[in-house]
Order: sequence, then C-alpha cells, then structure tokens
Amino acid sequence: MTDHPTGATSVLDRLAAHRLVPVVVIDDAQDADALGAALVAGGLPVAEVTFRTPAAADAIRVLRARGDVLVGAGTVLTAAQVDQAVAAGADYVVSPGTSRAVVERCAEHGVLALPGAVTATEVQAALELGVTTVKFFPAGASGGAAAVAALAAPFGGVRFVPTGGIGPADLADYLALPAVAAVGGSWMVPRDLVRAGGTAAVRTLVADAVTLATSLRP
Ligand SMILES: O=C(O)C(=O)C[C@H](O)[C@H](O)COP(=O)(O)O
Repeated sequence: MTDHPTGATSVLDRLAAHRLVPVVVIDDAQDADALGAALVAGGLPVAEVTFRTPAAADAIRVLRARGDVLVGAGTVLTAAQVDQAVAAGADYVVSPGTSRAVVERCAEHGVLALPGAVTATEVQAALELGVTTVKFFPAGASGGAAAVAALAAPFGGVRFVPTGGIGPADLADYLALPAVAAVGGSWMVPRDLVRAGGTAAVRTLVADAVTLATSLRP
C-alpha cells in the first residue's frame, strides 16, 4: 500500500515521504473518523495516536478501518500495550524511551518500532536492539536540531524522528538535516480542537504544515 506520490511502500519510507507525523491525543473514538477525513483532506494521511487516553485503541481501530491513513500508536510503554496497538491495527509503534520489551514485542509482531532516544548512550542502546530509526524525544528540551546533527555525526546509519516541543517555526532546522526522516508534533492536531469536532480547523492546520514542509524539501 502507498499513500504518497513517491510510491513509498514500507511504513518508514511512507513516514519519510510525508516528513510529518501528527501526534494525536484523542478522548473519544467517535471523533476518529472525522479526524482521519481531515488528515486525508489536508494532504497528510498519517496519525500517531497516543496511548495517553483510554480511547486510543478504539481510535486506532477506527482510523485503520478507513484504509487511507497510516496509523501508529504512541506513548507505548509496555509489551502489553504493543499487543493492544497491533490488535487495533497500528502500522507502527512509538514510545517515549527505548524499552527492550517494547522493541522485541514489536519485532515479534513484525511492526516498526520507533523508540525514544536523545543521548548517544540511548541511541547506542537502540542500535543494539536492531533499531536504526529513533524518535528524538523530547526534542525541544534536548538541544533541538543541533543535538540531532551532533548525534547524526557518529551514528551515520541512524535516522531520527524529532518530536516534542516542535512547532512550525522549527521545521526548517529539522527538515534540513538528512538524518531526519520526519518530524512529529501535536500542533497539527490540537487535542481541544479534535475534542470540539473542529475538523475544518484541523484540516487547515494540517494543510499549512504540509505546504510548509513541502516548501522546505531540498
Ligand atoms: O510518549 C510519547 O510517545 C509521546 O506521546 C510524546 C509525544 O509525541 C510528544 O509529547 C508530542 O509533543 P508535542 O508535539 O510538543 O505535543
């Protein structure tokens, strides 16, 4: 399956082709279909649904059922949550840190794991688990794009998905780095807007982010 004009097919290639990952905190799974429609209409059929609310698994299920959104599970802290995320149809799993249990359970399921790492030690630990793309989280609080560039120097084979404390004004610095596969953020899909059914506003935020990211392509 591909959802990008580049024809990218692997989950990681699809994420890299879109260059943006909307990080979703959803309170009611009934909002998920309209959110999916807004993402697709905005030109960014990608969603990382965080396991920060009880609605996460059901929202992932709804988005997956659409068939037109690349759906990830975020804030996955345990192997049991990996099982829940995969059962709901998540295409990939994201966690704030690097957990052997989470990464290994993802491998058992055959789904992409994007564990969090912001130091050389954490990146090296992820590499030892067979991971070559990490979520650089919390990006804003950990030195931002300069820190990603510094890590990319010794870890030439690693790609990063900076997330956390990132807004539109930060995109240029991150997307200029070849080591950055994509940039994640909740600014595209604010929780209160999703909860209020503000899908038109979400569509505009998403479309603006896509326009900006596209303008920054090398
Ligand atoms: O634990 C996880 O995997 C997370 O859910 C972390 C989130 O991706 C960030 O907290 C999003 O950061 P903002 O874009 O600043 O809202």
